[in-house]
Amino acid sequence: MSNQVKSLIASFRYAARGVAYCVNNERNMRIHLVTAAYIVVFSRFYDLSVAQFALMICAIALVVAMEMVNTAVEVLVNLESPAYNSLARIAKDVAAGAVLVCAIFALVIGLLLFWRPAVLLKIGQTLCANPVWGGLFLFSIPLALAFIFIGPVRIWRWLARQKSER
Ligand SMILES: Nc1ncnc2c1ncn2[C@@H]1O[C@H](COP(=O)(O)OP(=O)(O)OP(=O)(O)O)[C@@H](O)[C@H]1O
Repeated sequence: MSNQVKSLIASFRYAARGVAYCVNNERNMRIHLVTAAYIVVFSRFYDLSVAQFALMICAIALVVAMEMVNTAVEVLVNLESPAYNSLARIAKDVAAGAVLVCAIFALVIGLLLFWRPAVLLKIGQTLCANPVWGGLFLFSIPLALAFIFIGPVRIWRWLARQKSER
């Protein structure tokens, strides 16, 4: 394999490591991912055009990517200025503000696309009438909460400990 290909593959690996770091260490990132997963699943109940679906995916990607930039700023600030510093505070506040701005715009896009009372009612009726869908939805809630508040690494370690104690 040529050095060019090796370095390309390595750059994807480093980027994937960055994504994994954020998922493992940033609760807000996990909130964005869980919200995005529910939105993508429930978007199937809507008759979205390709453009609307693309807009939804762009809004999700923007929030997730901005959360990652915010994490990078936080890590850099902690590295450079672990003690209190007013410039460090501004850098962190501005980076967090960028996430907030994206999240507010994503929420507006979500409301424009999905605020259809008739469809929301149909989703509720489907979940109540169909035991498989309803059961899956109810089952997903504690899983989603555990993913958000405990995190995949601690869940994985806990599972591994249970296995080794058996
Ligand atoms: N070194 C620092 N100097 C000055 N202010 C800081 C410093 N570190 C943090 N702050 C202030 O505390 C706030 C929270 O910082 P922190 O690093 O805990 O970010 P966070 O938003 O809580 O991170 P996370 O997204 O991981 O929960 C910052 O937005 C900033 O106002």
